[in-house]
Amino acid sequence: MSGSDDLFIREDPIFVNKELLEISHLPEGERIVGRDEEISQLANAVNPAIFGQSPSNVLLYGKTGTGKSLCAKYVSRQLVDTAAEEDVDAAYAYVDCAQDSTETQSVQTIADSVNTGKDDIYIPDKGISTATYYKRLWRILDAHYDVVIIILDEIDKLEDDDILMQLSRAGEAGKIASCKIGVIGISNKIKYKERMDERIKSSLCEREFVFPPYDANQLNNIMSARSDAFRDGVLESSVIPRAAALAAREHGDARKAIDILRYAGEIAQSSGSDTVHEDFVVQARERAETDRFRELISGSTPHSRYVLQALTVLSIDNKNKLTEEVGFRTTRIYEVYEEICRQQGSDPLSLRRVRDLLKEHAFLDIIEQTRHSGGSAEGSYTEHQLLENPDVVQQVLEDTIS
Ligand SMILES: Nc1ncnc2c1ncn2[C@@H]1O[C@H](COP(=O)(O)OP(=O)(O)OP(=O)(O)O)[C@@H](O)[C@H]1O
Repeated sequence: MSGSDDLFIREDPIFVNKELLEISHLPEGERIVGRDEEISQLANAVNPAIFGQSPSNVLLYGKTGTGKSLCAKYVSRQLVDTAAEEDVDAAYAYVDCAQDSTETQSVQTIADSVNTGKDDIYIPDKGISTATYYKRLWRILDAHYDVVIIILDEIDKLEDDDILMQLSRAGEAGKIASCKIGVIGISNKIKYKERMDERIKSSLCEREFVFPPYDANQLNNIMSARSDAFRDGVLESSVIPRAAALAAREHGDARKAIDILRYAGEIAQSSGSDTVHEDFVVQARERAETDRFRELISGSTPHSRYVLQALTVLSIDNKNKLTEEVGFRTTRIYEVYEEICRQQGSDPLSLRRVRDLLKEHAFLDIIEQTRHSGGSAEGSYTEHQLLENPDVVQQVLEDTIS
């Protein structure tokens, strides 16, 4: 065998700064494209924090990959810096509620991330009660900060509203003396707010902003602002426009666009190509599509999955029929859904809730809904259709059973 010199490639031939394309990467302000208005609205809502006063609580809505988390983190980070110039001690904590879905986990994450380590307050991973975590959190906040912003991403994944109640009432209830708390909730569930307790709603939803999807042009700019992830001359000029066009086709999801670009580079790497060319983009898109879909499905509630499974069963049966039906009516999906619930030993939700769950799937571009006016005899009705290949959906549903 030849010496170790030949065994490894010492320089990555494609990427020079790949972390720019990692989803966890928080880009600098100049790389955030097309969100000036959302950023300034959000900054305006939390502005009082700069003077150590209570910021407004905000709820951000929008489809996946529309920059909600990015803008929330960016504005919070800027706020901490600007407040420091005004001699105000500010901090922000970020909680991914899909991971920290219980009250204990989320309060632990908040306390841990604002803990300065300066005094002897210890935030263990586990082993103390929820009430003790709160007590330590309030002590840290009062000892070190004038104001803190708490970002609750995927807020709809919280198991209950207890932490929201605690955070929104901490001041009034006398739990904290001086530190002000602002909450930025983020969700891609259009119906989330309706489920909230009225008292929490009125306190947490002082301001609401909807993030619209990006168009192909904006996606193009978002990717171009990160093209220095690649070595000079490696990225062929048609790659970004093609990736932008593909990602914009369903809805403008920046995460998917960036994933496509990264995967296209990885495909170039593994196939030994010196350049990233357009053909790789199509393969990369398939991978990004399945990834996104898997992520969306794995995070959804059991009944949301049963509803999708019902539509998938109908769609698979349909493929074997001579004349294929284009879509399925809500009542038909509901019948299959009830059967699935029976098999799972679970009580079915009402038809109205199932209709809402179908709407959520449509909002996330998993299914498509078409409204028909059935004429005077029938009245109007909605048909639902899967946007993914039903076999792929079936596979993902099986793979992601928790
Ligand atoms: N305007 C933008 N400019 C640059 N990069 C962006 C922009 N919007 C989103 N991105 C990038 O796209 C990815 C997804 O964005 P982000 O996580 O903020 O979306 P989101 O709306 O919070 O989606 P989800 O609901 O799925 O969490 C991130 O890597 C982010 O850096």
